[in-house]
Amino acid sequence: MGCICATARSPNAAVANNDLLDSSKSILHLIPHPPSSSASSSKKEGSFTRPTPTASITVVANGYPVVRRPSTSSDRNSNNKPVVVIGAPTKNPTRRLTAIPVAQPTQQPGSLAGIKTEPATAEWPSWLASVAGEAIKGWVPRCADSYEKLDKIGQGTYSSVYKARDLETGKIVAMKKVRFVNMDPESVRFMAREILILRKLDHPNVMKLEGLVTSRLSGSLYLVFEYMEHDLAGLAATPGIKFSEPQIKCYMQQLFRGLEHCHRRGILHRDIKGSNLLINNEGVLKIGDFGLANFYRSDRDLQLTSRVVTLWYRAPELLLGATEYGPAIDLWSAGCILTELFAGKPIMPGRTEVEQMHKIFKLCGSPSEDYWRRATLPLATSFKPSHPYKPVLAETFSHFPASALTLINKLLAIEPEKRGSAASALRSEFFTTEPLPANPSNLPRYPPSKELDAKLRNEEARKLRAEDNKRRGGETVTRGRPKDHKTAQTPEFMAAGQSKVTCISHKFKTDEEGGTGFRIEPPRRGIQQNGHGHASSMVHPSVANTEWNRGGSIKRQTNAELKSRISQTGDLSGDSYRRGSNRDYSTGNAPRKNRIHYSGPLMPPGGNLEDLLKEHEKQIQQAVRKARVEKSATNKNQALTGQQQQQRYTGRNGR
Ligand SMILES: Nc1ncnc2c1ncn2[C@@H]1O[C@H](COP(=O)(O)OP(=O)(O)OP(=O)(O)O)[C@@H](O)[C@H]1O
Repeated sequence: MGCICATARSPNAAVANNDLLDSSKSILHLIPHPPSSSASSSKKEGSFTRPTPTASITVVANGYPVVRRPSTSSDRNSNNKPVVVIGAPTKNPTRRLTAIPVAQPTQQPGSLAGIKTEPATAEWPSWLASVAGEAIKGWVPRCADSYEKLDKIGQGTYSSVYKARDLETGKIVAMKKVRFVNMDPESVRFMAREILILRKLDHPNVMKLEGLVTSRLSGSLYLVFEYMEHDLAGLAATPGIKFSEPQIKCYMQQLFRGLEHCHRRGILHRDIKGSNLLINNEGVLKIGDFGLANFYRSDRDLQLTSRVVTLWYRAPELLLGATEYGPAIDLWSAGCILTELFAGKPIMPGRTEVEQMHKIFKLCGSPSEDYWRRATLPLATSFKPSHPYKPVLAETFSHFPASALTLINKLLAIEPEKRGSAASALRSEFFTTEPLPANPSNLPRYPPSKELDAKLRNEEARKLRAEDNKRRGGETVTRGRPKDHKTAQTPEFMAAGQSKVTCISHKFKTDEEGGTGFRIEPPRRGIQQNGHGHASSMVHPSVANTEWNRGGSIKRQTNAELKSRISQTGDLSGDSYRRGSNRDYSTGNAPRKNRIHYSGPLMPPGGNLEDLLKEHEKQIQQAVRKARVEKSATNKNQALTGQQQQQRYTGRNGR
């Protein structure tokens, strides 16, 4: 955290009391000086006397002198230890002493909460200012405050999210930590886009960026948001929580209001899904995670990447390779969520892009002949089924309220121009007929529930099941979904539930590698195996195996795909892949060769969807068999004693 809390332990040392500080990487010097002093009046660098309650402290961290407000008795962390805050230098003497929250958005660049500030870039670390100047313009980093990290509440592909307390105000916030490896400019640029977009948005149903904190020491950037107790995926996956119709309407209304605002401001979210819809204890829903969002212009041909949106929520035109698209892609995702909220589980949990496309056609019908004729989408010919599919949404969800079904039919229109807009969705009968949407403040209160909680819960259950199986000498493959999930008995759901497939990843050979098709690699050790066959090295070990949470792992693969593709193909003109460098930001590790996998496009030249699906299923089965063989070989290997292993690897045992 740019504001790093350090506890003064001895006269000459400051030791981190907060694990946001990587104390091993920096030498900190604390310089006491009287409250009225300027930096020049401080004592010799390196000498430190425990501050008196009225002394202010200058901290020099890696050469940056940092001043904070006078120390008071409140400068104590939860262990009642005195807290010293380290951050970037400030030029405004007033701020030095008062620790005004400095990363608030300003009405005009250069002004801050009514106080004129100097141009901000000088306050930012150069790695950020040089690449993300536009994104941080008019802001200064929050550096004279401190935050006490309380809990980890979210784990994304590129970030960890923490619940923290602002020690200045006592306010609880969420801090999204993004770590840049070697300050890689490409990844900083992607983060800058997220910040720029967040700053353009201002709506009660869109997460507001409250501040930025940089860490010169660890190279991390923290995005500070209002703390939200729940996300929709976490709530929906909590056993015993069942949403009422007015509650679903209430959430959906807020989602469309937020989307309408984004689209009106020319921003596509491109990753609408349950875990990105945050809900607070007052029942307010806010759209979060703009990491994949981008600007669009309806009046201009802008080439965007089609490889966005978590697979289960990805619109058909994206699967067909569209590079010119608009708000309709977010409406599709919203349609998936609306249906999911009524059905009690995701409606199209595809394992690969091909399978996703097939699920869409089977449920929503395939496009009309006219659409195929007009379509100039790159994969249109490959994906065109040999016979048309009729939509079966009405039959499948016949038990849904009629007004919900009408809206679902519109949002899940296979042809994007038929989906309407967020504004038209808000005008639909769904929101105007009884029962009316609930008032957010009247919604039930729940204990905090996040996607991460659900993941951990499910991981625990999976471990128990695995142990149980082991005791009984059975296999450890995760299968099916928890029995307590209510399910709509569609063929899709049945098929998904029966899936025995473990972790499969498809590595599409690049042209450089001389491949045109795809091969399937067996699961690697340490990679989460879920019942839906997607996995990647980016998957956090706690990825869940419920239907509700599997989308997360798919997203992780999606992001890995993006990273992989940018390193192979470069960007599409004008568009950017998310934090597109080939690095593992979640761990901070440099990439391992062949670690990143992505699916699709999986169509062999001239293939047709049905043949491809058969072939696809065959290959998945083969991969599962191969994985099992490899796993049992690995297990045997692990059973070897150290000496046997030594012999084996040095070849002295003659094998
Ligand atoms: N303001 C917030 N308040 C509380 N929790 C939050 C907040 N923002 C994010 N989270 C939690 O952290 C999780 C991950 O956040 P976010 O989606 O922004 O990160 P990410 O790295 O983009 O994740 P992903 O790779 O899944 O897209 C969310 O699903 C949510 O549970």
